Amino acid sequence: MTATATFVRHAPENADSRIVEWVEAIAEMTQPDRIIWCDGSAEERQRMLDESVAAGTLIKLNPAKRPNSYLARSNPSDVARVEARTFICSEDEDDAGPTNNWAPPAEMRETLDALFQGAMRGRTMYVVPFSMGPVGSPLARLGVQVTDSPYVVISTGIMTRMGADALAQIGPHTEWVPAVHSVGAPLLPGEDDVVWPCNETKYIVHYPESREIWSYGSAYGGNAILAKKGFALRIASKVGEEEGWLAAHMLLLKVTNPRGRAFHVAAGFPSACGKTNFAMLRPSIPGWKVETIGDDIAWMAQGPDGRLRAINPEAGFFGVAPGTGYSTNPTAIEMIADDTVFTNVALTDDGDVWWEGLTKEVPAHLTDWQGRDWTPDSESPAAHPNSRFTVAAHQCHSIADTWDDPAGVPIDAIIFGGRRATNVPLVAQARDWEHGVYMGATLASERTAAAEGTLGELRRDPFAMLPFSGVHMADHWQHWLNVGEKLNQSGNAPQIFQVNWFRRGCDGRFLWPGFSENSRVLAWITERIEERVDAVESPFGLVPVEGSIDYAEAGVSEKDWEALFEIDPAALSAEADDTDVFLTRMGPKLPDAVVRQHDEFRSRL
Ligand SMILES: Nc1nc2c(ncn2[C@@H]2O[C@H](COP(=O)(O)OP(=O)(O)OP(=O)(O)O)[C@@H](O)[C@H]2O)c(=O)[nH]1
Ligand SMILES: O=C([O-])CC(=O)C(=O)O
Ligand SMILES: [Mn+2]
Repeated sequence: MTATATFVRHAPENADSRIVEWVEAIAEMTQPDRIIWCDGSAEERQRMLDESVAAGTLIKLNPAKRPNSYLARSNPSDVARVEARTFICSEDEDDAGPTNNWAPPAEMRETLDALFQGAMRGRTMYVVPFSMGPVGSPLARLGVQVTDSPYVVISTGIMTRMGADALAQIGPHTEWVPAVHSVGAPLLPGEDDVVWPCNETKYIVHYPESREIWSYGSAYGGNAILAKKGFALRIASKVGEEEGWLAAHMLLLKVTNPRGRAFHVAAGFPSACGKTNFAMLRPSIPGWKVETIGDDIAWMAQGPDGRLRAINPEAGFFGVAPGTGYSTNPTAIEMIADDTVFTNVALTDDGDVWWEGLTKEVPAHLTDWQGRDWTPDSESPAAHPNSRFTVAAHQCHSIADTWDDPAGVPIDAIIFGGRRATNVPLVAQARDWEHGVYMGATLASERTAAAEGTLGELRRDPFAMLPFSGVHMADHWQHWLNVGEKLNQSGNAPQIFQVNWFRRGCDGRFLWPGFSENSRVLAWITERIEERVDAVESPFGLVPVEGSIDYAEAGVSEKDWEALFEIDPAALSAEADDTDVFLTRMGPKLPDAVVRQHDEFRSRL
């Protein structure tokens, strides 16, 4: 791929000298053939798309079917986040905690130094400045990523406010996060490139104290778009802990009831557990309206008005494709009708995309995500289970007009949820903030395709942050307790709830229809906030009284409804034992409040 002369080859005049020096130092180390500073313009974006098509990294989809849209097929070894290769290299191991991989920073720097030497030979190094949050918002933060992957530049251009405006925000005293990324595949002179360069050796490394990110060997999603999980969650959770705000793996939505009252909700579900779908919910109940603010990450701080205010630091969606169809998420289907980059989905014979769950009828022939012929008789799915679409937030028809309000939106409710076949009820309300923190701390979920590992296995995923906390997990809980205490002092703490759309009957089917019917649960949550409905005690918290959720309208039988809230004391007691083991792993940092809540949970069984 050759750069055209119009690319910015030298640092823009207004670039802060610290950035210029850093870029020069990284170039010295990685030895790229050329350096290009990205300005985030439409022309630049189109040029990079065209070059990626010429290089074979992107396939242009049929413009009559899917205008301005592209398909990327990754290397089959580079399809999801690599948690085993993700490190939090704090100075003190105890600051990374028992749930993170840790290595001494000095040792890790040596390892990475060796890997990054000459890593960009034969390639272009792009300098990608970005703002997380609306440019200039008091809640926004800045970063600069260098990368040798045009796919990562294009993705970052969709997912963040990328380019000249962000760069212009960085003055001599502005904090910014440096992020270095290489696919780890230098080219010899004259050597042909592959479609998806990457390396078997992978490192996704964070230095929380110096707020640096280094990523090597992968070009996929959260491994490589460092503004997202690396910055907006792992580094931000450390910064937030020091400065008193929260970085959360949460969607943000606005829900308006038939009487016109609006509520803002933040909901934390683990990866591939329904955030995008819930954020774009189309209520099945008449008169209710849901609008989208974010689908993956929320930054929340107490505002000047005393309330917890949240922004979506991102500017786009990197959404799971499989399971996304008109019947489940029509808003997403309309959103990705054009101007979308797809990764690892199947290609139809007429140049469009397809994945399991897009349509009921399955095409007779496809090209699968690895470029192989595929028919319904094929043994493997046509689209990779973690295949995704990347699309700008403004393409979403349900986006709220306040989605990029620099002041953020005031949060009324916080929800935790996981994929639980058993034990956890459809919905429960926490008794208070402390109980809500316990709900978040004990969140568990069945493993999905969003990260490498055995599908379906139950794992603890506290606050849906297991793979994303840049701090000791118990410190993260204590930080939530501290923030809640402050909010409580002024009577501004949001109510906390727990949901589970994924409980199954003995026959294995989902007991709750989910998707648009989740609006019934959301409506109940707002009615609890308004104190319009009663609730009854259960070991999990307050659950709906008979008649406050119209499950029959959702097509759920009375028997299934009861099963959705069934308490099996033996199973819950076994789970509580498992929670003991998990909490004990936290060591001396485990907050007393969490222990107290766990004892109370046991005593209610
Ligand atoms: N049964 C059921 N499946 C759901 C529901 N909501 C979402 N899903 C499915 O869960 C999968 C992941 O959903 P997403 O909304 O993309 O998950 P996410 O939490 O945004 O995921 P990340 O982007 O990985 O953080 C998709 O296949 C959805 O179709 C629901 O209410 N019920
Ligand atoms: O980070 C990614 O690759 C995608 C994502 O949102 C997640 O896994 O939670
Ligand atoms: Mn996510």
